[in-house]
Order: sequence, then structure tokens, then C-alpha cells
Amino acid sequence: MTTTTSAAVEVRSLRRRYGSFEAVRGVSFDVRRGELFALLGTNGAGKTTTMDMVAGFGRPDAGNVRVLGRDPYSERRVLRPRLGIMLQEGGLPPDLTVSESAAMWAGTLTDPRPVVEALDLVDLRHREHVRVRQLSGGERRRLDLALAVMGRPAVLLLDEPTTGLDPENRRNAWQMVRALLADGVTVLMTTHYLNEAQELADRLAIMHRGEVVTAGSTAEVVAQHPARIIFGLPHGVDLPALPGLRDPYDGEHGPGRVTLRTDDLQDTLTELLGWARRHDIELAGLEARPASLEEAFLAVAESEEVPA
Ligand SMILES: Nc1ncnc2c1ncn2[C@@H]1O[C@H](COP(=O)(O)OP(=O)(O)OP(=O)(O)O)[C@@H](O)[C@H]1O
Repeated sequence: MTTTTSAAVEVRSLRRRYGSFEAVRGVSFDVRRGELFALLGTNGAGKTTTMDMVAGFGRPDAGNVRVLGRDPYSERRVLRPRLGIMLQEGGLPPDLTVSESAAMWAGTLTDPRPVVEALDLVDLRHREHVRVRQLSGGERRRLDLALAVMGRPAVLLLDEPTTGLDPENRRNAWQMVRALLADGVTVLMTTHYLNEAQELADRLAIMHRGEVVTAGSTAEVVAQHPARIIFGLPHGVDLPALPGLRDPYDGEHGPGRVTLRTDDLQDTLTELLGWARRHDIELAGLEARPASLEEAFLAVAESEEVPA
């Protein structure tokens, strides 16, 4: 029997404690079919613990996880052929070579990619005869990634997949993930690289102290934080009242340099430009930009709300 649900991964009110410490405190999110959902968060926020439960390795104390409509813990055998998992610890036998490891893993799968194809995907073919223990950290990570996609999974779980990769290999990994997404694979990924989330994620959630603090598309998450307009103003000129501003204005960029923080970039900018034109005032070095994902992340990381 197949169960149909609209989301590939459904996480509802998930809780997990280690002893008396509650690491995951009521986390909910959906990963839609064919999208990449990024879980971001501060160190110790509970991302890996959440991933473990989605992978079916850890059992929730409360709440629910469904992957392709199945419970990943109790129905792990049914789900396994459709799930690709790359967690933080690879745990491969250190004395096997790269191709022996890949062949051993392929032997446990129903419809594996050929070993050479999987190694080519992560650019490791030239290292096929090297023992796992002799690989660099980044090469080991890439081997883990090759094994995660070897079984042609419908859902891929990647816990910090590009940590330790150099910039070129990180970009190669992104390309591979993009190709998988184009094939309809659903990806749930954690990362500490905000540009990685910005490059790859359709939607994301930012976790802090066991909770999801904010979630949505990158644009939605960023839109919750003020945009900035920065310019130089001739000496002795005062700004008019402008719509959308949080503060009247502040001069954090030094004398004559003004920074406005606005919740409505278009409105504030339109008014500002109209005013400058009418009074023939030059706004020197004018810059306008929305908040960045980094600003949104830092706002979450610095928030002191302690969950009840
Ligand atoms: N086996 C364990 N026993 C006790 N506490 C644990 C265990 N595993 C994780 N924790 C604690 O649970 C919290 C969440 O850990 P988790 O690894 O899920 O966070 P994370 O968001 O993945 O962090 P990071 O970004 O640093 O990898 C942390 O405070 C961690 O110390």
C-alpha cells in the first residue's frame, strides 16, 4: 500500500530530550516534494537531533515524523531504499579503499548507481584505490555524499554536507545537488554556510535552542528584517519625514553619511528620491539593499527569548 501526502517530509511538534535536557522542543516543518529545505541554526540548536529523527535513527519523545507518508523509525525497512542519508559521522571501515567502500555499500542497495558513476559525481574517481583512512577530511565528506546518492533516493538527508570542502568542491557539490533537484529528488539539508542556503534552498528554517524561530523562503525570512538605504547628504541639509522608517535616521556611517532602516524599501526610496529631485540634492554614493540572510540569522542567534 502506498500512502500519498503532499509533503515528502512532515515534522510535527517534535520533541527529544537527552536526560533532563530538551534538545528539540516542539519543532514543525514540511519539506515539499522536489524542493530543498535548509535547516539553519546556532551550534547546539537541535538540527542534527532533528535530522536523526527524520532519518529514523532516533525516536521522538513526542510529536511525529513522516517521510513519504511513513514513520521513519518503525517503517525504516520499507523506507530505506528511497532514502539517502549523509550524517555527520561517516563511519566507514578505514582500511577499505574508496571503490571497495562504494562497492560494499552498493551491495546493500536494490538499484545502485555503478560505483564509477557515483565516484564521478563527487570527483573522487582518481582516488578509487586510496584507503579511507588516507583520505583528506573533504575527500571523506565527498565519499559520504557519493554513498548517500548511490541508491537513487527520492529523499536525501544531508547533515552539513559541505563542511570541510574547499570552495571548488563545494561548488561541485552544489551542482550535483541541483542536478538531483532537477530530477525531482527532495532534499533536507543542514548547513552553517548561509550562502549555501541562499544558493540552494527553496525554503529554510532557522533554529535556536531547540525551536524553529523563523521559516519560509529566503525572501520571506529576510523580509522580516529592515532594509537599508545609505547615502551622503550635503552639510546642513535635513531629511524630511519618510514612510517606512524604524528610526528617524542614524548616522552610523560617519559624518554626512546617513543610514536609514526601513520596513518598506520601495516606499521609502521613492519618497527620498522624489524629495532629492525636487530640492536638487545629490545623494552621494546612494545604496539600497534588503536585509541579508546573515542579518536574519544573527537576529535569531542574538535573541534572548528563552523557550518556556
Ligand atoms: N547524545 C547526546 N547526549 C546528550 N546531549 C546531546 C546528545 N546529542 C546532542 N546533545 C545536545 O543536544 C543539543 C542539540 O545538539 P545537536 O547536535 O542536535 O545540535 P546542532 O544544531 O546540530 O548543533 P551544531 O550546529 O553544533 O552541529 C546540544 O546542546 C547537544 O549538546
